[in-house]
Amino acid sequence: MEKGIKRKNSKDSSSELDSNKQKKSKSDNNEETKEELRILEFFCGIGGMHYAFEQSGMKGTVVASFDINVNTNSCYQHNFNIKPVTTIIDSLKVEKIQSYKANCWLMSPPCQPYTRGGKKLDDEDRRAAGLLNLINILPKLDNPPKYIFVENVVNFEVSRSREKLIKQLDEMGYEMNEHLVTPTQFGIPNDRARYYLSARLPLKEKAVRGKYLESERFYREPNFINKIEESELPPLSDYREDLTKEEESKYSVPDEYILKRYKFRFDIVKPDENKCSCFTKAYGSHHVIGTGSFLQTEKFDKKYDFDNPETLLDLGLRFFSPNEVALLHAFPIKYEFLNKSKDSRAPDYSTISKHTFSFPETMTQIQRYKALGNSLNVHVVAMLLKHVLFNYDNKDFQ
Ligand SMILES: C[S@@+](CC[C@H](N)C(=O)[O-])C[C@H]1O[C@@H](n2cnc3c(N)ncnc32)[C@H](O)[C@@H]1O
Repeated sequence: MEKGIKRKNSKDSSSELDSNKQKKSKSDNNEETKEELRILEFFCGIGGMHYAFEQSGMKGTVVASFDINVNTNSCYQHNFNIKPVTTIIDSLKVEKIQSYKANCWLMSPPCQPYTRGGKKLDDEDRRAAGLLNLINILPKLDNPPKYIFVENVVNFEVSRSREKLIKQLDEMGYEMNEHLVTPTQFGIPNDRARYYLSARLPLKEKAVRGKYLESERFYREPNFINKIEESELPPLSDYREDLTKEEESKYSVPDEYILKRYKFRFDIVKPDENKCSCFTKAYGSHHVIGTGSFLQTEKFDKKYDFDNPETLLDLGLRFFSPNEVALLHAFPIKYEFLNKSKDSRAPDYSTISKHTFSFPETMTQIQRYKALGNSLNVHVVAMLLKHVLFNYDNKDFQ
């Protein structure tokens, strides 16, 4: 029998988790569900959208996933036993997409064309070509997907690419919702503000084209979440992997990274704090500024000074391990990675996912951090899928 850690419910996410467990078995057996979802997952990476769909409690199948990266594709295959189609999405053709008979598209296109601090070439960046190709394909399909979900970085909401996407969807009669939210609003002690679009084809008589473009539509706080104060979030120690001192040293931040960054501040968090910053794809490398928080493991009372970086050297600074980042991103990691001895409020997502998550041994540490930095918060997406895209509580869509 699989052993689990005992976990207290954290206010928001765990109660959702419990209701999801019930919904999961309900939806697995729910013969009343009117339509079987057939999903295409574009830019699938390590499968954040796939896990989110599983955690949303809806019934359906990911019929194909697409990504160009062989490392993340091997991780995806390792966990789901499905090999993503290794292809450039820019060159996918209508016929190919049509052959899957899908009614739902989930996607997180590359964020580099829109990232703050980047060149912001937007639709002129070659990395936007995949998304633009999918936008062009949409109106050419005999049966366009009934549901579309898009995740991207903050700033996408002011991009020309978004404008093109919204215009196309509006012309085709999609009903849309956009949100800018972060996992801390969902009870998870990690900041990762992101843009989300939920679009679905309404019943024909409900479609009012052009209405969305003219209306005030932006980024309302989702009405299904309760306001949570930062102090109510579980401490980071609840997300800590059960590591020996020796194992922990694998993640130590090298002294030269700290000293090199003379006078620059990076984010240091203690285990009893309730928030860490967004992990990017450069986390774990020598790029230490703005790529994610470091965990302090010693000398908690010591006063340190960024102007004297030597004072930082004995704080036992380490990177969050890949498994810890995965858990903060709500991936359903296996029990054996977690600290079983404590009463953690970190939800056990493996109980509501059909598939668990682990890295294949062949993936290097840097590749793991990169894949996680590119991925998404599974719980946030699951909740938006459930409450907004599929409007699970609305009987029309059950
Ligand atoms: C923002 S990440 C999405 C990650 C994913 N949601 C996850 O959970 O891991 C973008 C992904 O798109 C892939 N990608 C970027 N451009 C692509 C293209 N033109 N064709 C296919 N895949 C592409 C990258 O390899 C990367 O895995």
